[in-house]
Amino acid sequence: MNFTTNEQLVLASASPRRKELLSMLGVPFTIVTSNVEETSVEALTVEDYVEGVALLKTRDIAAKCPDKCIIGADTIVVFNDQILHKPTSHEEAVAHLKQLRGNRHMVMTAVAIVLADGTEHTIVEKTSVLFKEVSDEMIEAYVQTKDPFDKAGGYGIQTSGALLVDKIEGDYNNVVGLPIASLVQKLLTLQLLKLHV
Ligand SMILES: Cc1cn([C@H]2C[C@H](O)[C@@H](COP(=O)(O)OP(=O)(O)OP(=O)(O)O)O2)c(=O)[nH]c1=O
Repeated sequence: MNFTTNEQLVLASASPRRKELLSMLGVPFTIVTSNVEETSVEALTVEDYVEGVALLKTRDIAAKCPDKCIIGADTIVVFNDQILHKPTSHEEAVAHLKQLRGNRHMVMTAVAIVLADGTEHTIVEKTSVLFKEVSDEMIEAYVQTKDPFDKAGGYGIQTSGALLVDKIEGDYNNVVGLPIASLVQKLLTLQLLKLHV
């Protein structure tokens, strides 16, 4: 598919997965990364939290890049109303994965778009993921690969973390970090993107 844009698009993300997914559109964009403190966001619901973090990252870059259209995102894993953040130790990664095994959890990605005129738009997309009843040994072996440490919930569905997953309901790319299909719909609606046929 062939898209064009008149905007100067900026992806406010250090995630190589988000870069790859946005590249699918074939329109030019630059990357400027934010170092905001994600834990500073206070919210009553997990949806408000993830949206708040995505807005925080995106506003941070919007303040540094005037006259551009900034896109930022945040992904969280939610199990039993608790957010399982990126694990900071081997033990925490194992504990996350033991909680998730045999159970269903929700992956939520919020995308924030801040336009050159300061207008803000957000999307919150949810994908339900069911984990297999995997063994302690399998969890241990997976954590030893170090793959969990830069990922919400401590696994990557796009890497060998896929071996822990039974099935999903919803957008796969949302789990990887960017619900590209919903983002395209939003950008088309906002006329920030044009489809050429
Ligand atoms: C559940 C899951 C998460 N993830 C990733 C997506 C996100 O990159 C990451 C969650 O952390 P985020 O804070 O959303 O993103 P990030 O720190 O990687 O990048 P930035 O803030 O600069 O945009 O977890 C996967 O890659 N695969 C998965 O299966």
